[in-house]
Amino acid sequence: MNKKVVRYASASTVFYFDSAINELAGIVDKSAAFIITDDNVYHHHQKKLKGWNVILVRAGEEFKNQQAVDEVIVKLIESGADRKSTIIGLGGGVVTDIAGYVASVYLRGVSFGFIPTSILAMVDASVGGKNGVDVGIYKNMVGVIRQPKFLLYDYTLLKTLPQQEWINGFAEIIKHAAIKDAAMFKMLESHTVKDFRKDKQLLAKLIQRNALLKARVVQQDELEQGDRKLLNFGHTLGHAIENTYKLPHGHAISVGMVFAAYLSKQLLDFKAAERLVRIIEQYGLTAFFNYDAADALNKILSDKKRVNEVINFVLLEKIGKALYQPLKLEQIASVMEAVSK
Ligand SMILES: O=C(O)C(=O)C[C@@H](O)[C@H](O)[C@H](O)COP(=O)(O)O
Repeated sequence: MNKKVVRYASASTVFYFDSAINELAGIVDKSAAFIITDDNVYHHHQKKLKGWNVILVRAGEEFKNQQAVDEVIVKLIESGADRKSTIIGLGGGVVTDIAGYVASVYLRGVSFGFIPTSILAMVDASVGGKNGVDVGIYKNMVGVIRQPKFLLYDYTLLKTLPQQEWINGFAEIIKHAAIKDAAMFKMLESHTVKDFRKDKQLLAKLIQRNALLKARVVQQDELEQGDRKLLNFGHTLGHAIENTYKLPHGHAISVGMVFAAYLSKQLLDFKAAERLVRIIEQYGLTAFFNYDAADALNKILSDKKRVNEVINFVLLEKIGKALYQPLKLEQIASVMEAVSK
């Protein structure tokens, strides 16, 4: 086990990298712990959960909603969970979002930790404390920023992760590289998903590098007043099309990143839009998607980054260096017409 403690402004998180789920009993009191997981994860890892209190949620983004939260809360009440209980989210981003949110509001907040089981959750969703749910097709409209006490990384859990989910998770890794880490971008260009599936050490290093990259950004700006906004690269358009077209999150934000890259080309003379397209396609992600531009623009108006008629849009100056710029809807619209075709 490789332990790192990250101190944020509000609280600390202990990262247990290179760990294993059977080390959980040494971290939390089993009798006071409630593991929230979904049907799929439970089906694959049921044996490892023997003797633990388990609460199941339905798998899939369409179930990341208030109803799921209420159902979990009812089960916690029925099971006698109290303020000394610890909630553990075992799963991908949907599960960790629900579990972290439930833990933040149940009895006005109990402690929680995550055991992420997908690449996306390991490098992004479980890190940084954003936990919440969707409202209809609108992503993450309700939520909190509250840090987990711990994150436990067990890479053997990835053995059952479908190839599509591996691909999905690489979108957030490419995003991190594009906004903050040019050297990682270059390294990724010389690999494919297959290389990371085959080489456990390469994968472990990549996951730790990404989780800590994100954690460092959040350390500087936990409440998203500045640099944390950069982590939203690709998400403005991504969120606007994800649920409407039932796109996997990674594909939706890849389309969003490519769009943001062309916008950056026009506004900041960004030179590497085609390089971003290439790497996205190399990792099996979607660079271009034929969406309804007028509808997407309309949805962008409901984005959390909107202030009056202006959207704080994340753009690239160069690979490894992002900035955010307030843009009017008309500026976004003209590039969108061209790129959505
Ligand atoms: O943690 C953050 O901050 C991020 O923006 C990371 C994103 O990849 C993540 O999907 C996040 O949940 C999106 O944030 P939102 O505030 O736009 O919902």
